[in-house]
Amino acid sequence: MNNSLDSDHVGYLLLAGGQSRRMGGGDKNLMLLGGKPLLQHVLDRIDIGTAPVLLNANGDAARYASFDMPVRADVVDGFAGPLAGILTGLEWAAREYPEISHMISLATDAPFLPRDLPTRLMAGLIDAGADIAQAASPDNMDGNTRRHPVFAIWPVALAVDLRHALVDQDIRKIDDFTARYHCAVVPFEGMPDPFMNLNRPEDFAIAQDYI
Ligand SMILES: Nc1nc2c(ncn2[C@@H]2O[C@H](COP(=O)(O)OP(=O)(O)OP(=O)(O)O)[C@@H](O)[C@H]2O)c(=O)[nH]1
Repeated sequence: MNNSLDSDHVGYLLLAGGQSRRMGGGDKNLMLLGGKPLLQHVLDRIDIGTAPVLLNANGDAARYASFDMPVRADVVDGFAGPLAGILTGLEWAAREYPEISHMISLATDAPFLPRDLPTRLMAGLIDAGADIAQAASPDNMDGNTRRHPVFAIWPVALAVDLRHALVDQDIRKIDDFTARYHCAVVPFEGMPDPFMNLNRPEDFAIAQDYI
């Protein structure tokens, strides 16, 4: 539980470690939407400023050289899912930036992110006295709120528990891990859904209409 948090103690984790299977493989975050890589759309939406930032991606880091930021592959083998990326980011922050208490995770296939995502995640965390805060938005189909657990703020200190959950307990789903903690949900709205992520080639055509 936290009583205060300011942006000087927050870093960013860009999750690009997946296999993009529905896209047919490769790096979907380097695919162009409106002439710009998806990853750049995310960077243009979120004001990272001078905060520490890590790009979590597997394979040859050189393909991200033009983004000029540190790149780290998953610290556990076998494409264990987004939690492996989260662990990579938390352990990196603990080692490289001891002053950082929290990391904000962002998937890199969502080009319409709310610009106030970081400030509202921080506020949601503090207001609720929670361990973790996750973004949510209304489901297009039924209007119910849907959480987006890869867009979240995480305490760096959770790294120890997360490594245990991933390595010793075979936990793979984010929800199975976060259910153990007080997790606040921060609602966002927008058209298109600000968390619309591009998974299939046809999603690019849909997203094109909104840029
Ligand atoms: N580090 C890491 N990140 C992952 C892994 N699998 C998925 N992710 C990330 O988690 C977020 C959500 O991923 P998904 O949409 O489930 O997977 P994806 O690789 O993007 O796409 P699909 O393979 O088509 O499911 C994205 O930011 C992915 O990069 C993994 O094994 N390791």
